[in-house]
Amino acid sequence: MRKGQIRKAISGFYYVYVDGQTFQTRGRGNFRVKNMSPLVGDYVDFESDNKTEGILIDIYPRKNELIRPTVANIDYGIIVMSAVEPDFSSYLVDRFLVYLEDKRIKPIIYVTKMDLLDEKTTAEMKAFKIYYESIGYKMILSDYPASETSLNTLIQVIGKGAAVFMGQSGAGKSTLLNQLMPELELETGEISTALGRGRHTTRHVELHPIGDALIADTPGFSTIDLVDIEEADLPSLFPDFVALRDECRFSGCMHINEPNCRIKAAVETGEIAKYRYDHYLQFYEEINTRKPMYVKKKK
Ligand SMILES: Nc1nc2c(ncn2[C@@H]2O[C@H](COP(=O)(O)OP(=O)(O)OP(=O)(O)O)[C@@H](O)[C@H]2O)c(=O)[nH]1
Ligand SMILES: [Zn+2]
Repeated sequence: MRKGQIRKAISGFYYVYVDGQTFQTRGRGNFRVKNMSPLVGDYVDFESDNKTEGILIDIYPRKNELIRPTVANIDYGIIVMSAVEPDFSSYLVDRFLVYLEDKRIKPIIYVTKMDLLDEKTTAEMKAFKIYYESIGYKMILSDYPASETSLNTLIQVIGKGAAVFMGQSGAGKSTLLNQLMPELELETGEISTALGRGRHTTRHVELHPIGDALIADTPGFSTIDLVDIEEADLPSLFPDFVALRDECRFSGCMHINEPNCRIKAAVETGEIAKYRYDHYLQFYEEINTRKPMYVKKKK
């Protein structure tokens, strides 16, 4: 028996990587019985009596699981956000951050289209970077086309982790992935318009090694749902709130109506960015009003 990682899945075959070798494997019948379906990213046990093929025996518990793209055990979520076209939105950034924090995926913010900014808007982006980095998030303001420096910084932050790119349509995800993996030839906005054909929508996700990092070649979610997030967990998904929450009068303070709330005081003084707090209130409202429509998940 050997242990490896599924890095690609195509029509019932799972390609398991171990020590520089890839085995084409199939699931055993008992997978269905046990209600397990293997995902790209899964660590698995498999049996093999040769150097190229094998049979999956078991799947190790997952750290996390994403739906779009369908992949497991992701360490980093690269939030690709354009500075303009579409305009930079701290609301969307915070939405992705909260979503990733809840899934225990470390976010990295990667800003594209900086080349289209003037001095004033460049300064605004730098202010966002200072704030986000002060609360522990790496934020890369990329040049265009992305230089070795920008790309290397990104790969270095990912380290030995596995990463998925995400962000709204037109943010530059495919452009960035193509720069990291030129062999991919993902269609970008420009090319698909020029050729007048539609986009690929049914790509198979694959984890590609780049340096020490593993990168999912299919970008994910242009929009995200916060529906899995428990209301009581929301304050813990804002690291800037977490840093000060012990100074709130009440433990378990939701930082909304409670008296002597350190977070509200910090928003007043500017210690916590007002937009972060406003987004917090919006997410809180959204989670609250949607909850009754869904059966609560047992964790
Ligand atoms: N000027 C400039 N243009 C960029 C930059 N990054 C991407 N673009 C352009 O922005 C457009 C959209 O980029 P894509 O890479 O297709 O964006 P995407 O996020 O993959 O978009 P979807 O496939 O719709 O999700 C393309 O025309 C790119 O050439 C950048 O940093 N600067
Ligand atoms: Zn509070």
